[in-house]
Amino acid sequence: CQTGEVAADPQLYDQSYLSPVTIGNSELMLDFDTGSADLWCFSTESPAAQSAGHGLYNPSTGTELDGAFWDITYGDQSAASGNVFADKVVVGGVTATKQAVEAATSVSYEFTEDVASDGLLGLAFSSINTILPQPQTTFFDTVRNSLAKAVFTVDLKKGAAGSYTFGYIDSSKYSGAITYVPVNTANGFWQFTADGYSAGGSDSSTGRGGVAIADTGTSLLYLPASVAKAYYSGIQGATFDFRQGGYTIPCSATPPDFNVAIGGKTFTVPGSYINYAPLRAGSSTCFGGIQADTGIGFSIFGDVFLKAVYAVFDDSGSSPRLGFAAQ
Ligand SMILES: O[C@H]1CN[C@@H](c2nc(-c3ccc(C(F)(F)F)cc3)no2)C1
Repeated sequence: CQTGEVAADPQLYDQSYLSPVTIGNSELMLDFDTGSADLWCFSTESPAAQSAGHGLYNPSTGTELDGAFWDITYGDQSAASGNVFADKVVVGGVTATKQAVEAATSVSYEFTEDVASDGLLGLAFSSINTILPQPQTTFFDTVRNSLAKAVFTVDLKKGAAGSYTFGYIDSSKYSGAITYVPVNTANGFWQFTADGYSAGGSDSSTGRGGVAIADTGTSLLYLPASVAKAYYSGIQGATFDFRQGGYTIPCSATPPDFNVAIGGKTFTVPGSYINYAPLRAGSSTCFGGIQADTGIGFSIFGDVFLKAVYAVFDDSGSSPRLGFAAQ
């Protein structure tokens, strides 16, 4: 029965979190993403112009999956593609002996420029794995039956190292009870329903809840436009800046705390988490950590929310469920 823990290291402004993963005989830093289901990495097959500065997977230790290829596009339209090898993957001591490792033969410039990241480790449901002609399992699905308990947990923090655990829940990492809600896997995401939102101490709701996904690979918290609008209406100097593509606030602002009701419990995102980052170094205007989910089709509970809670991704029962507890 395997269990393991690995650090989640924050990048600048907590834009993403990277964790060490051993693939074959390379240790790479991967972005764990509960919103996608491909484990891919820069490789010795990637063009040098695209992979400069990145750790590389050398497929010589693996066995090529003949005729298999992959091609993925993320929410921000960044993309990567390549071929596939079965190889040993170890995360925090948890070992998958024949994990589908997707070696990149092409990546978009956003990945090339993100030099700290050597690729992604998808933790959504394997139904949305992009490998053709035959989709393969995520790392979690590959090791699931060998884990002490078929769960992984997410403990991200603001500006500090957090952790992912596989196979167990660490009661020292949260306070109070864990509130569980059912997950709808139809779209391949850890999708749940939020009950409602409110700002500050007020119980005046900023709006009914709705369908949402828990997504460690998204930096911010994307909510119904009416909720985002109501939230920022309470901040002096807040504005929707079309050029920046979202709400901005003065970096000197102290935004109100933001409350989310899930499963009948209220979870609070400290207002400081919503003063996300200067538009560019030295700017006195900051980008808001809450943005409108217009056009996405559901809300996205990204890192701005997840770093305020302890989250349990539980596939140990008859149907998957998500658990949340205060950190
Ligand atoms: O697709 C959805 C699934 N989860 C979200 C996600 N987005 C990325 C991503 C990571 C790194 C980059 C880049 F380095 F800047 F290129 C871009 C996007 N990873 O997960 C959105």
